[in-house]
This record gives sequence, C-alpha cells and structure tokens, in this order.
Amino acid sequence: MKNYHPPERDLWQGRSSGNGQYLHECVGLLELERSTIQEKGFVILGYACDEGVRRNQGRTGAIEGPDAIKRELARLPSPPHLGSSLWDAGNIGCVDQDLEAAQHALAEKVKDILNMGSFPLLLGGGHDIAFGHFTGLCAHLQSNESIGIINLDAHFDLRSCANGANSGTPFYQIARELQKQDRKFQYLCMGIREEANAKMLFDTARELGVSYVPNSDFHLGNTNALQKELDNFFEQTDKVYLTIDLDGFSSAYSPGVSAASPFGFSPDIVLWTMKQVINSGKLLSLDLAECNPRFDRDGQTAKLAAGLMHYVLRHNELF
Ligand SMILES: N=CN[C@@H](CCC(=O)O)C(=O)O
Ligand SMILES: [Mn+2]
Ligand SMILES: [Mn+2]
Repeated sequence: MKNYHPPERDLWQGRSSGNGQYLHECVGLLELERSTIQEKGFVILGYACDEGVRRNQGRTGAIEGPDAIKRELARLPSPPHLGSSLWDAGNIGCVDQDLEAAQHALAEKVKDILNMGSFPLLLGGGHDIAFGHFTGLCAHLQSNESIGIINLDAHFDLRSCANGANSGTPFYQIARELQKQDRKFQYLCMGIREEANAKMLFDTARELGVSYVPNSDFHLGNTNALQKELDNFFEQTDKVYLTIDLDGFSSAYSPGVSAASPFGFSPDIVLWTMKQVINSGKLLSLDLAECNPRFDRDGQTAKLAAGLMHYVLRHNELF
C-alpha cells in the first residue's frame, strides 16, 4: 500500500541496560503487511501527515511528529510487566496531498490492529488523524456497539467539510457519517477555549448535542464536577475513543504545535482524566495529535507526548 511506511529500527535508540529496562530494548518492529505479532499488546502507528493542517491554513510540520515522539519514547524506561507487548508498526503517510487516501489507509490499519486483539496507540500528525482513526474503530465494532469520543483539545474541530476535509473538520465528518448510519454521535470535548472557537463552532456543537468543558473549568480543582461529566458520558456508551490534541496544553508545556495555546490546560488534569477513562474499562483506542517538531523547544512537546504514552503503557489491562 503506497501510504504505508514500515517501522524503522533507527528511531529506537538510547542507553543500554542489556536486559530490556529501556523501551528501545523491548519494542518489536511490526510490518503490518508482512507479519503478525507473536504476542498481543500496544501497537504504535504514526500518522505522518500535515496536509490537513496545511488545508486549514495552519503551520505545517506535524508530518515529523510521530517520529519525534517515537525517538523520545525510545529513551524512556520500560514499565514493569510490559514485557514484549510493545510494537512499532511504522507510519501512514500522505501521498500527493491526498488526505482522504491517508485517512482511509489509517482506518484499515486501525481495524487490523484491533482485530489482532491489540491496543492502538496512534501518533499524529494533524487532528484529521481522528477521522481515519474513528473510521477504523467503527469498522472493527459490531453494529450494535456504541462508541463515544472524548477529545482533550482547545478546539471543537467541528468545522464544515463542505469545501473538503482538513484538521479542523474531523468531528463534523464523524457526526455526518454516524447520522447516515443512524447512529448516535457522542462527543465530549474538554479544554475548549472561548477565545479559540468562533460562534459558529459553538452553534454547531449545540446543534449536534456535543458536551464540552471550557478550559477555565478543566483543572484539578474541579474534579468533582469533571468526574460527574465523565461518569455520565461512560454510562451512555459501550466503548470510548480518547483523542488528545497537544495544542490544548498550555504552550508553556507544549510549544511544538500548529496553533499554540498560551492559556491552555496542564498535564496534571490530563493524567487525571486519562486515569478515569482507563478505569472506566471502556477505552478502545487512543491518539495524540498535532505534534509539530518544527516549532518545538528542546523537544518539550515530543517529550510530553512520550510521557503520556508511557502513562498508557503502564496499563496492560488495556488489551
Ligand atoms: N486542528 C486544529 N484546528 C483548529 C486550528 C485553529 C488555528 O489554526 O488557530 C481549528 O480549526 O479551529
Ligand atoms: Mn486543537
Ligand atoms: Mn484538534
């Protein structure tokens, strides 16, 4: 498949313990079109594509995001009990600015990973990763299983796709697809910045029945209310897809994105939310979007993303 790039060993380097104490020493390379895994586990797949960002008039560079995160992850210690349950399956790329083909290719691979009984960990790339990712999740699920989306983001990404898809349209596209299939659109956004979403986006959110938590309420001082919001969401859905847009973090933590958020959220509330989502027992898949190394400082954003990944890797119960 022309969009698929097999994994590269060169990305996985670091200190040597000699006995698998670092992630680069225990990751397996999984060429999705040639082999299957011997042991199910976490399967990392990059979405090396910033065509959606370009179309959305953003700053390109997220094409380099997945490899930058993998390089940082390689150097981190292996969580206890991970064993040989971590695989790098390479990247999906975009050819000739054909964003739709990249999303389609991503969906195919997500379905394959889930059908192997593994847990997909996807790395972007523009937030258009979400449309491909979600399409793959739906292809794996039974038609009677429901899936809800939790997006930690400064933005709704509910822009109209009347003039084509981009990094600001994925959840609107998902809503339309679900509508066609007569399925419910269950979408909770946490971290929405009032100053980063025009009125039309709040209007679309209301029309589509989207729940959201403004950024001013998304902090550790408000966990009682946030817990209620999450529990209510979990009650209404069989499975959860968690997507984390790195531009939702304050640019103090996450400068390497297209649309930086000086007033964004902090890592502690994201880890708290991830814990609740994992504890729900409903998490099916996760992605991190919008890592843009061209605007990063000291690899801070890629390191933040690798730290979030590491948090997930400590939860073997996910597969
Ligand atoms: N994926 C990002 N979407 C945002 C970008 C905002 C910006 O470029 O300032 C959006 O379209 O709203
Ligand atoms: Mn965003
Ligand atoms: Mn986004």
